[in-house]
Amino acid sequence: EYMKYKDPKQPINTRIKDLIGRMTLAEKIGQMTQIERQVASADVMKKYFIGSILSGGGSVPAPQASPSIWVSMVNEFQKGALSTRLGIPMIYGIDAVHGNNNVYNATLFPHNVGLGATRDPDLIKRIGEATALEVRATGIQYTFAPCIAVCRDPRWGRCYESYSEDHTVVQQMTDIILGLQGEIPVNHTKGVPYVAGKDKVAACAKHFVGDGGTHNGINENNTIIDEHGLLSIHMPPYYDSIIKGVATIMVSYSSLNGVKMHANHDLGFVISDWLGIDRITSPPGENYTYSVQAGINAGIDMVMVPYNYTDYIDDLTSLVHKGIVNMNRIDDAVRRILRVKFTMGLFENPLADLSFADQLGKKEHRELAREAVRKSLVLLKNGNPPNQQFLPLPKKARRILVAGSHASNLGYQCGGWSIQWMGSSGDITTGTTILDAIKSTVADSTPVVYSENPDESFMKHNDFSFAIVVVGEPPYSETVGDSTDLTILDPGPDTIRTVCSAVKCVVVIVSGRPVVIEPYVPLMEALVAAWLPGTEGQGVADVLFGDYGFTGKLPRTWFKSVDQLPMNVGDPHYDPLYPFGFGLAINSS
Ligand SMILES: OC[C@@H]1[C@@H](O)[C@H](O)[C@@H](O)c2nc(-c3ccccc3)cn21
Repeated sequence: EYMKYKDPKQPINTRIKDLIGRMTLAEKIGQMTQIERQVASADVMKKYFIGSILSGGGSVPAPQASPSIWVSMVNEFQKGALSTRLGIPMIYGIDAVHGNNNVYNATLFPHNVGLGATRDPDLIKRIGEATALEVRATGIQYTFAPCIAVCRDPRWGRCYESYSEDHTVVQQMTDIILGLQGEIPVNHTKGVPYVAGKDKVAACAKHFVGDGGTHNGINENNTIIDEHGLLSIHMPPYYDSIIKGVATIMVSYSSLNGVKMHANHDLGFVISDWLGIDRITSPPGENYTYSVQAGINAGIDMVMVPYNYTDYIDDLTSLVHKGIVNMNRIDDAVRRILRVKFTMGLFENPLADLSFADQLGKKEHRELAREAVRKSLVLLKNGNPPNQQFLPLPKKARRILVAGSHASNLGYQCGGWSIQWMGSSGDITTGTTILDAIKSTVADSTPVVYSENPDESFMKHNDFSFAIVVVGEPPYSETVGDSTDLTILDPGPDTIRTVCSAVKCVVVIVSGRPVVIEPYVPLMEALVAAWLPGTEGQGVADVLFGDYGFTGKLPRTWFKSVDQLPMNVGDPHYDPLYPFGFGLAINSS
């Protein structure tokens, strides 16, 4: 039987109207429900008309699962959704926030703070394109990215997910949306969601609004700010995202002047964060029915439940029956969700295949990531008086020492949201460590010695031309990353002192944000901020040894002491170690 909503030749509004007119309340509420893959199955999809599934951080079908295992899993769930009365396809979301980072062998790009240092929106767009392909390689059609937080205090555990403390840099970087979702056709209405097709994914601007402005950078805390501050600092990237057709917006856990954003009225479809509505109450979940009522009535369209979906469905159903949640609100939410699904062609292509499998971690993407690493490096010091330049380093030397906790640790250079939710140490996936990059860059005749944390006798009994010391922060995510002291991981400071007092050294900092470095600067010849470069460490060696120049500019103020925080460019009392926008240049040799 012909049904208008199944006809791709029909205008989207006609398809939405026809479909929503056929839907029962249960089918509508199902669309507003997103569950975690661990509680999903084809049967659950069919029985509850579930509209969306997600992988939470680190949630994979199997360790080191191949694209075909991912595709089979996603398709299994999709078949469940398609077997419902109306056959509305589900959409699968994942945090592909620096490449498809939960997936083994994916290209992991530099985290957003490093991309902010590049000041290169075109590069970021290309990263979006590559990321879309690597997400589609796993059969997934939706990513919870970009995070467009404007981090105003580096003590925030998610500051590395923010492109910059300056909203204009963040606004520039929303071009990643055009890469992820596709360029907007000239005839497309601005502000309406747009996703080009099978090689693109729906994106998600997050976390609305003011997530980067919480008190003392405390995660999920309260952003105390006047209207002008909100609209001039935290809101502008949302305008750019919406104009660029972003398909969804995720609400922040944080509060705005005391009001929980998940319960705050006034936007593609709006999705909650994980247990986001539960946290409307203190303690979380204390009154779930109220959480559902407040969240949905505040304009959340889809709830990332993610586990107790029957409670959510039952509560919302009874709230509608009692007239506490109006059916108009339900229809508004479902229309927004259906618009994204129709726009992106999900009804025409609901099932994935392996045609993108070879995109995962492919050479061209790794080369793109390597380019991004090169452009993200910021040179903060180069040589001591009388001002001879220390960098670029010579590829031919008598003997080179590489030291430091972060020199030979792929997990450390990738940071959080890498294979595991909070990242982890060691060989977490395929990639190139900074040590391996150095070894493959120097002349064959030049010996490279690696010692993670050499002692004084080692330094005394060995003769090196110079040393490269790579230190910084361990991986972290969200609240676990909140810090009040912002020190580098021990024994980093000792390694700097021991090595750099014995031989000329360049220190490379691998961190998600500015860290305490001021006391050690006099000890070193040169200082490089590398942020969280991801899998392609070769980009670091490319620039250290002069194959490419230093072009990166600080996307954040580098403080002298944490006692100064919060301190951002434009503040009246601005006394940084290195100011926002700072970066020494070296032309490539
Ligand atoms: O991974 C899905 C979303 C992600 O997109 C958001 O940016 C992030 O705030 C987030 N935190 C959790 C999460 C928090 C606590 C426990 C378990 C999971 C889940 N998520």
